[in-house]
Amino acid sequence: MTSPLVIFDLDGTLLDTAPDLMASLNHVLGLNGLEPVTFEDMTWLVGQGAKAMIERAWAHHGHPSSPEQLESAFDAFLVHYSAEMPGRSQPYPGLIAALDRLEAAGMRFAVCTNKSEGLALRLLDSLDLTRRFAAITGGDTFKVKKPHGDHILGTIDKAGADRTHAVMIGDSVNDIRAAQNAGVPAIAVPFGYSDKPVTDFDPDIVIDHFDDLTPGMVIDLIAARAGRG
Ligand SMILES: O=C(O)COP(=O)(O)O
Ligand SMILES: [Mg+2]
Repeated sequence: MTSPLVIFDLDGTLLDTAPDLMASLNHVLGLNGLEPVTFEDMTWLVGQGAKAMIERAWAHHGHPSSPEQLESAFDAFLVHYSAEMPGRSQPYPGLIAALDRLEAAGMRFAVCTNKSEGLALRLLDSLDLTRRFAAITGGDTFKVKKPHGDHILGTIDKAGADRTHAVMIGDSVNDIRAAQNAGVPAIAVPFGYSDKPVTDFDPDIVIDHFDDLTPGMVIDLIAARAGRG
């Protein structure tokens, strides 16, 4: 049997990274004399990578940044964020046990994040998690990123997996839309960073905790999709 590939989003799905992202973002905003953002703001600031996050935070304060300002803020962000890694970022409860459970059932894993590939690798390395994934792709790995379906399809190809034997797990509209665009079943988690309830995005299933992620669920989602196709 083809081994299923379970693809995870990173920020807000695998790892609770918002406190560290927020600390580095607020550091950069402070350097530029701007007010800090709140934790609630992170639900709509995170999703399209660090540069977009900085740009959105700036616009939120009514000071649209020039390209030069944005570049230097991005550089300062990268220095601060990388220096602190892994900081307080930790896997969500039950994640490691879920990986062990699915792996024992012959499943493999990948990461598909809009974070830059370099930052994603460094963060996963710092938590000794890189070795668990057959492929790790970021917002700058391909010409397109989530919600484009090709980000997911490219990740599946890079992992050497089968496009009809994959599922995507994510916390935001980008993840669910990317899965739908790629024709891959979507599992949503409500504990990440979304300013709308994940059920609004019409995922195939919602899991409240990684304890609920079972080999049977993955197999059933893949089988149901094949039946429909
Ligand atoms: O860092 C971001 O803005 C988004 O990252 P994610 O795709 O892993 O949620
Ligand atoms: Mg996310």
